[in-house]
Amino acid sequence: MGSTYASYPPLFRPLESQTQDAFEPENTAKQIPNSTDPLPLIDLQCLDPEKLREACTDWGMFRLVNHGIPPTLLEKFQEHTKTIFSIPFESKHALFKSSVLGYFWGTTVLTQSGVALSRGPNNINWLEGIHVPLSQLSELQPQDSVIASFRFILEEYKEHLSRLVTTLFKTMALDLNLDPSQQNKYLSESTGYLRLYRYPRCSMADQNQGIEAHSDSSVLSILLQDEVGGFEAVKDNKWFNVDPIPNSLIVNIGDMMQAMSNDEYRSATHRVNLNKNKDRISIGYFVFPADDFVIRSSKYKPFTYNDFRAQVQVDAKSLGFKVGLDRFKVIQD
Ligand SMILES: O=C(O)CCC(=O)C(=O)O
Ligand SMILES: [Fe+2]
Repeated sequence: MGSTYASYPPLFRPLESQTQDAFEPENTAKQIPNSTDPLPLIDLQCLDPEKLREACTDWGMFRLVNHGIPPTLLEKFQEHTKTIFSIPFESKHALFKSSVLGYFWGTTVLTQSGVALSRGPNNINWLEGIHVPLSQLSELQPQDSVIASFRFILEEYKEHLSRLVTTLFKTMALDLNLDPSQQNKYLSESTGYLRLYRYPRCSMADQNQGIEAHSDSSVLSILLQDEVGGFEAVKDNKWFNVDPIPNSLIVNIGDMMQAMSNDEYRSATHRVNLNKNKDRISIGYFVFPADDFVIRSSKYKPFTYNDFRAQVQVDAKSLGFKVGLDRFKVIQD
C-alpha cells in the first residue's frame, strides 16, 4: 500500500515517528457484521405508505432499496470520489480554490458561501469534505480533467436524487396532510447539495470522532456509504450499527421535516465512528425548504430555514455544537 498521508489535511497525518504507512496486520480491519441491522426497509418500487409512515415516526430513518440508481453509477461515483480525495492536500486545496465546489476539513458546519466554521480544538470532526451545491453544477469550470469527468457523474446522480426525494416526499406530505400547492416550498430542490466525505483512518479511533451525535437540519437526507462501516443511529436510547449494504441508501428525516410534521416524524440522531485501518468514503445529499418559507406548527415558533441555519452557525461558533430545534420550541407551561 502506497503512502496516502500526503493527501490528508496535515491535522490528520500521524506523528513524525509514523511517517511510513503503518504495517497493517491481517484481520485487524473492522469486520462487516454478517447479520443485517434492524433498520426498516423501504422498497421504492412498491412504496407502502403505511410502512413508510412507521419508519418516519418510529425511527426517522430507513434503508431504501429498489431505488432505480444503477449500481454501476454508485460504484463509479464512489471510485471517483476516492480518486479526488487521494490528490495531494495542497493540490486539492488549489483545485477547489476558485471552484463552485468547496473543500473543507475538521468540521461539517459551513457558512452559506461554503467557508468552514472552526469549532475549536476539542470539537474536531476527523474528516475532509467537498461541498457540491447542485444548482451550480452548470458553473463548474472543467479546468481539470478530474473535475470535467466528475461533472457528468454529479449531473446523473442529481437527476436520480431528485426523483427519489420527490417520490418519497409526496407520499409523506399526503400522510401528513401538508398543502400540496406548497410542495416546492416545503422541499425546494434548488437548495439541494451533496457532501462528499473522506474520514481518514485514525490510530486513536476511539478518542476522536468522525461526526458527533447529531440530527440533520434538512427536510430529507440520503446517504451512500462505502463498505468500511462506522455509521450508527439511535433507536430507543440505544446505538446500533447501520451496516454498509451495497446498493442500498440510507434516508434520514431531518429537523425541518420534524418541525413540518409537528413532531409526528422524528429527525434521527446518528454519528460516524472512525476506523483504525481504513479511510471511509460517504456521499450525503441534503435538501431543504425554500429559504424564506415560514414553517408553522404548534410545537415551534414560526421560523424559516434561514433563521434555523443562522442559529446553528451561532451555536457552532459559540458552543462548538448545534442545539437545533430546541432553540425554536414553544415553551409550554
Ligand atoms: O458520513 C456519513 O455517513 C454521515 C454524514 C452525516 O451524518 C452528515 O453529514 O450529516
Ligand atoms: Fe448527518
